[in-house]
Amino acid sequence: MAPRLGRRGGLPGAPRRVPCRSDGRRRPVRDRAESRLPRHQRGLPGRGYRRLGRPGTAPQGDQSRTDLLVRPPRAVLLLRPGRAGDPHRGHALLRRDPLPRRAVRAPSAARTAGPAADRDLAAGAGGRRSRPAGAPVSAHQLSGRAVLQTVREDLAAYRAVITPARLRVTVMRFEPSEGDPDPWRYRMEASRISAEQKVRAFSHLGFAVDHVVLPGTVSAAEFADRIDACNTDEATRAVIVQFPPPARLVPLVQRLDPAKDIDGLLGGRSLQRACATADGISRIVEPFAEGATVAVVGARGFVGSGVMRLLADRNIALLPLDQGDDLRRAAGADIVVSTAGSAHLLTPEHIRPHHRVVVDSGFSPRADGTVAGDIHPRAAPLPQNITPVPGGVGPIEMAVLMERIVRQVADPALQPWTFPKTPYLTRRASAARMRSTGNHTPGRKKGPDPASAPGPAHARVPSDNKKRGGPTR
Ligand SMILES: Nc1nc2c(c(=O)[nH]1)NC(CN(C=O)c1ccc(C(=O)N[C@@H](CCC(=O)O)C(=O)O)cc1)CN2
Repeated sequence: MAPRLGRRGGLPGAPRRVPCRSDGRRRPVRDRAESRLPRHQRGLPGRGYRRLGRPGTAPQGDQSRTDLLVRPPRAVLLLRPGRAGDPHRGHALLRRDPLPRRAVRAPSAARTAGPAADRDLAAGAGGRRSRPAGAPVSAHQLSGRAVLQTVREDLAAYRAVITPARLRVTVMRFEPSEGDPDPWRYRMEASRISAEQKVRAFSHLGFAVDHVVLPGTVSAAEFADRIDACNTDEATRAVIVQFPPPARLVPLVQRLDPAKDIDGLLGGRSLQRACATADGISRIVEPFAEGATVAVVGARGFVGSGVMRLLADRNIALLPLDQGDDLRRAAGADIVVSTAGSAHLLTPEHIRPHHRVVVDSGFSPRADGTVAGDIHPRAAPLPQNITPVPGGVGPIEMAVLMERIVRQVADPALQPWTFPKTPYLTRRASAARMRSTGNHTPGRKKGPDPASAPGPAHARVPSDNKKRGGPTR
């Protein structure tokens, strides 16, 4: 018999807490540096890691949880080489937060050093190339793909309860129509790519995914009927309407049942505090945010306003920048988040070596088949840490959606995954380092400062900052 499922409640028999590898095997020791590290840093159970039980044995004090284990940290530690003053030098590339709150592995792309790794990074660790060949790559790349991979592994155990329950998720998107202008076509292409990632993410968890592709000319009545049908279908537990829909259909998105709105599309009516992208961005920022001011470019947009809300919840100082503001103010912040969706908007005039992290949530497909982020390729090497495009925020968004849906249908107690702590320099330390090395970029060879190369004069947030917030055509 298929497990019973409460509409929003937990699933009887669902794994509680964090799912774990069932084979209980130890991780191989990967290198000599690692073998000198304490047990807990080598992925071995040790002090601070409470073993609740072994697969197949009931943990003490709770005979019902037969398959539970607070999984020992799986981190393999490699020590990062680097020049004197490089904030990442000698730091663990891979680490696991020992707290029960889940922390995921640090960037996979950074595990291997050398030209091949640089090539991968320049290509966003695979897939479309977003950076010109030969461009310097020296900011530490924060890989969203590594995070997603870990979250996929961790949540895979829930398939065992989701698949037999025959649950469904709907992802709805729109096709461009004949005569649509190129910018709209590109946005529909981005929406397609993101929809396909969602289909993969939910399928991995055992959901049947209805990927509904509607013509841009679809009538309001048909779109409304589609949403109503999802609302009334008991098996459909989540519905995502890919943004942007054609402008005339935007108000109809509000018909969506708030209980099925896992992406926070309903604004104030949503049960989610913010959309999945904003949630993911705030998780990336958090480990860097102590005492920091965060510039949010596109702060009034759909994603940007969500980022503002989530960071304000954590009492993080914010510098909102939007249409008409002087973007050069971003240079004064400690962290920059760009949600503008405007290709190569932020240049070396805005992105500086003291920036602890730059989060680029732009994803602009271009005619040559590449994808551009909001950060100009000349600015990308400058900060201490940066999320690549592709391979950064996109996969993080999927990792958030996966967590949300599992919490909604199977395990309300599921703990949020956290972004791994990554070393950074404060502004003061960064300035001192630059004085002592004459270097403007961590790990970068002495040479011409990309920041001094001419860039577009005095960029402002463009007035078409409508990404997911104000779909128009
Ligand atoms: N309702 C929603 N609509 C849209 C969302 C959303 O989260 N909810 N996101 C976008 C943003 N977007 C482009 O505009 C976008 C988001 C994510 C990805 C993505 O997953 N990219 C992968 C690329 C994988 C590949 O190359 O095949 C990555 O960055 O690694 C793409 C686009 C649109 N609408």
